[in-house]
Amino acid sequence: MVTNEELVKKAIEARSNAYVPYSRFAVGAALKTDNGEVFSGSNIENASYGLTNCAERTAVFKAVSEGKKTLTSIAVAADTEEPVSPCGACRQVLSEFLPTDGKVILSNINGMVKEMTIAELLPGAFEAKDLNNE
Ligand SMILES: O=c1ccn([C@H]2C[C@H](O)[C@@H](CO)O2)c(=O)[nH]1
Ligand SMILES: [Zn+2]
Repeated sequence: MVTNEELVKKAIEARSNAYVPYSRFAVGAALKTDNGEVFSGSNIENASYGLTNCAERTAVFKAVSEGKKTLTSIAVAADTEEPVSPCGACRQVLSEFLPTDGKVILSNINGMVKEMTIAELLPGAFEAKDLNNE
């Protein structure tokens, strides 16, 4: 079983692979799937700034593209004074693959940790059931 502490450690480690020549702000993420596997990711920037992929979405897309569609928790880490908080785009993507009580562990490289659920981070998320073709 991977603990929250281990997930935070892996998120911090993942920062070393961040591609951040523009912001110099390295972010790492590490998630756990329902079968206990761990996937990590870092942010990947682009000269066309808006094409940047956040660390959280990198980790999610790695897991889902390997067939692991149900996630249980994700840790995110950066060099911030307070635990780093996922952007709105990542919250929506996380809500697709985490159950409503799925854990998001906000953290920083100094070891501060704040655990929240995805429902707390994104109340009223847009869902598949909101589509009128279901
Ligand atoms: O939770 C966050 C917040 C920001 N970023 C990235 C996007 C960009 O590369 C840099 C600055 O916004 O940090 C993430 O990866 N995750
Ligand atoms: Zn994001």
